[in-house]
Amino acid sequence: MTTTPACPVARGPRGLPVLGVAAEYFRDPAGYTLRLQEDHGGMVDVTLPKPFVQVTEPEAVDRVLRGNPDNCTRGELYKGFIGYMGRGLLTLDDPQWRPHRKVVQPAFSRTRITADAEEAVAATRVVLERWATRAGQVFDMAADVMAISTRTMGQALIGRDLSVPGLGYDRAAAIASKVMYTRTVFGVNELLPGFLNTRYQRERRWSHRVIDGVVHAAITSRRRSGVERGDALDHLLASDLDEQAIRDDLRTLLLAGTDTTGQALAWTLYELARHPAVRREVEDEVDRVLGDAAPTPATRDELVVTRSAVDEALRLHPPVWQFPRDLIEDDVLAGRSVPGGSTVLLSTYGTHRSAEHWTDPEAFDPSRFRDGSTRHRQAYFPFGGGRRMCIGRDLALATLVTAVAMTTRRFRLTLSSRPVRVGTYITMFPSDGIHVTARERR
Ligand code: HEM
Repeated sequence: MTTTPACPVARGPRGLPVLGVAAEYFRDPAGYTLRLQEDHGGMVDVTLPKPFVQVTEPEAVDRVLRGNPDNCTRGELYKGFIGYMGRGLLTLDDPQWRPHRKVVQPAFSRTRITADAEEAVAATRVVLERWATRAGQVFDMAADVMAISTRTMGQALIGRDLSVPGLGYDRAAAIASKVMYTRTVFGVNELLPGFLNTRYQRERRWSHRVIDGVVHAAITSRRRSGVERGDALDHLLASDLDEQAIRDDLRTLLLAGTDTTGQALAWTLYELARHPAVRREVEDEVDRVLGDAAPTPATRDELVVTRSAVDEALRLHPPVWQFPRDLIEDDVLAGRSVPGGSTVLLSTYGTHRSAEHWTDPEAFDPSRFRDGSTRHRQAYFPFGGGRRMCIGRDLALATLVTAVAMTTRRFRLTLSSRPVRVGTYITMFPSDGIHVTARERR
């Protein structure tokens, strides 16, 4: 048998000495990702000035996540997360990671998610009641729907409503995403002396205080009350993990779960507002399947059009738009040789918009998730893959389908003329919000 020898990764633009392509990249990271893919293909090296290999080739993604995960570590870039998330579920490597996953996994069982989705129903109702008082007004719906995620995840994970006014959790989580991203990819704010950088440092300290305060209060009051809810907090408190590890996992779960799900919800409603024909299909489905009732596990399963709209929004706007690994030994990914020690950045955003793997990739067309079309299994990976697959996937999807169905049943959103811009930190978010008017359907 003959094998084709592996060739090296395509060489991307070198940019300037020391800075590499940083100036161009940071003007529009998402756009730059697509341009690199278009010009150099699914595996290209980039100097930012940290060198990494941008991967948007499904075969290579598959090799990293499923084929040879033992050859990967979370790597250098994930170290930028440790300030907020500590050494927990997201940042640890195997074998230290495994016991953490085992401890919290039962908090994501189907039974638990059924109960947690009731929180999503309650959280969505609060937001919809607020919208009912805003007839004719333009408002930022992305900020509002973030509260649906925050409240649902807070209740699901630690039994607390984190959307309460005055707590500032959403803002603290958004700052955390910015700080982690800055540390991860560039580190420039960390290198500047504090006096040049006071606003950033002040925000960073404040957000740490809010998030640590939430976790500390949750642990203390649960221990004092002795009430068991079967949530992640209970499982962690009952485990052998030490106090620091418990806090790290709670901060990780909260930060990994709230922002991501809130952004996904905002992007789905945005796409439905832009595509009236799809929105009408979702309306017809929710009217038929739900009537006036709240979604249940059984009816959620029937909401296939709604679910496909969520899937398609996650394709076009994957909240975790890229994530890294470092290779330990040399490996061959999709026919390209990658030296040990390299950082690979798996780009969900680039892969999901690759013309090689998707027909009409820029179009919002949820039917592609229902028509049985085949594609490479890693052409779509908004929740990652392999053993490090997102632990909150089913909870996020139940929350999203619930909130999208309830919102679409009651309101038609019309986008205002304010442009929607894409911001990219750890998550991909509408940086100036999404301004709409909401009209009741009946
Ligand atoms: C739409 C919402 C979400 C998206 C798009 C998303 C995306 C992802 C992705 C891509 C990964 C893999 C990262 C990697 O392999 O390096 C991941 C991991 C993770 N996610 Fe999510 N996530 C979402 C919601 C949630 C929720 C609701 C929670 C918790 C309540 C959560 C908790 C985690 C944790 C703890 C990990 C690390 C798992 C491990 O390594 O064992 N995520 N997520």
